[in-house]
Amino acid sequence: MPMSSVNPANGSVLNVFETWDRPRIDKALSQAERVAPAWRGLALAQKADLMRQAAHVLRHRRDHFASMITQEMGKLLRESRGEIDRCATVCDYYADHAAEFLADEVVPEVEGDARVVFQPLGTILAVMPWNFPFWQVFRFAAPTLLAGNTALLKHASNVPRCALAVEEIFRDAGFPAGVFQTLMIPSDAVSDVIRDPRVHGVTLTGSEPAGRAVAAVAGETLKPSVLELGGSDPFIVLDDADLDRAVEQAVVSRYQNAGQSCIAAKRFILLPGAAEGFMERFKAAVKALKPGDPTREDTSLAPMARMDLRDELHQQVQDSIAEGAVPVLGCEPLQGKGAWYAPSILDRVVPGTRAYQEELFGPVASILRAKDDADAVRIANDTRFGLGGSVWTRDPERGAAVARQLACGSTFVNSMVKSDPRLPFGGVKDSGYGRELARAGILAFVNTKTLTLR
Ligand SMILES: O=CCCCC(=O)O
Repeated sequence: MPMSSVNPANGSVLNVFETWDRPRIDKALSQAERVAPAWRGLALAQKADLMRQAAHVLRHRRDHFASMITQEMGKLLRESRGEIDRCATVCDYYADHAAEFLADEVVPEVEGDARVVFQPLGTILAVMPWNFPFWQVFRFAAPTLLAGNTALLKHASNVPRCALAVEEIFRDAGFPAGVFQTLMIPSDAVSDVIRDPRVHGVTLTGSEPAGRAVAAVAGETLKPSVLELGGSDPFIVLDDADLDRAVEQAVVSRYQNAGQSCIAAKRFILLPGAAEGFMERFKAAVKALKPGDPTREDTSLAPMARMDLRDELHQQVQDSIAEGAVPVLGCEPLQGKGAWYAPSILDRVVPGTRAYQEELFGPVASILRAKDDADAVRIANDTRFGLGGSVWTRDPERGAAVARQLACGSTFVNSMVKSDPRLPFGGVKDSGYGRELARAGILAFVNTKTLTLR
């Protein structure tokens, strides 16, 4: 099955790549195995210099990589530039902090010299999604490589140019050949790669079914895994919230990247004292979004990444309406050749509707009503997902009390959920397990080893 690069803004085919056969995959795995001892043995300071050089390559060729992202998966060019900047930042962050994160931990309570040391596991496979085709890879690669592992990337099939560009960045930065390799393989080849004895761990960001499939093979072969899956994050507006600020952030969180983010606010849970004011402002702001050419500065809503994803979203919306949800805005595909969907709001989303139960991965906001703080928490947690959640209130203590009760991996009071290299990132429940970023991210694929000397 070839991998096609298609511009979702207009449906034009940019490139078609042949996928690898078994001998080519085997060659890549052997190369990773061959280079691993030298990479592991290279001083951390030298590895960090190479990572800083990767940041430099990213910054130097920012516009080139940004326009590649926009062409291949549709996001607004300014968002693509921001994505490249974040990649450079995460490279620098781990270059600056890896030594401190990986330093031996002395355990003074134990007699003699007892310490915990952190050593690489070997070669780690990353199965990555198309929605942040550079960022998701760099936030895995920067810590994983600096921990002394080698890395393999199986990227989403609709972003092959980005996949190859990431490998090129590490090569151009001076990383030894084989330390980071992109595998041009289809999804059905992933299980065999995980099973291969030359692979020692796997991380996946993507859909729940893909996560379950990867976790099953990792479990069967007893290899560590990190899963970052879907989300249906609540955005809870308490009755004392600053509504102007809440709405401004609600629009960014739900509609940036055409709504295709695991940590986008998806369920807006409104308290009675906030509902009317929020809805009035929110409707106006969403109506003002301007779909159009993603390379233009005045466009504010991108196309979705693929036609099939757009059609799947529309089916969820139609089913939700048939089940009783109320369309307030949009809720239909837009005319044109690309994967366009109108900026949409669905109100009165109640249990039993698809919008209540499922993740809507596109520019559709679900509005839910709660009686009070406790009811908002109950509704927020009434989902199988548990990635992030935000709470909006002028009372920080009240906000923190609500946030502490949310069953998810990241909570924010008075700001939208976002990832930050300094903060651990990941979910609970069906949103996955394990953590990326911060110190937790670099410890995800190390052998935490006890060493005692007497
Ligand atoms: O789909 C997951 C998106 C994560 C986006 C981010 O880290 O900002």
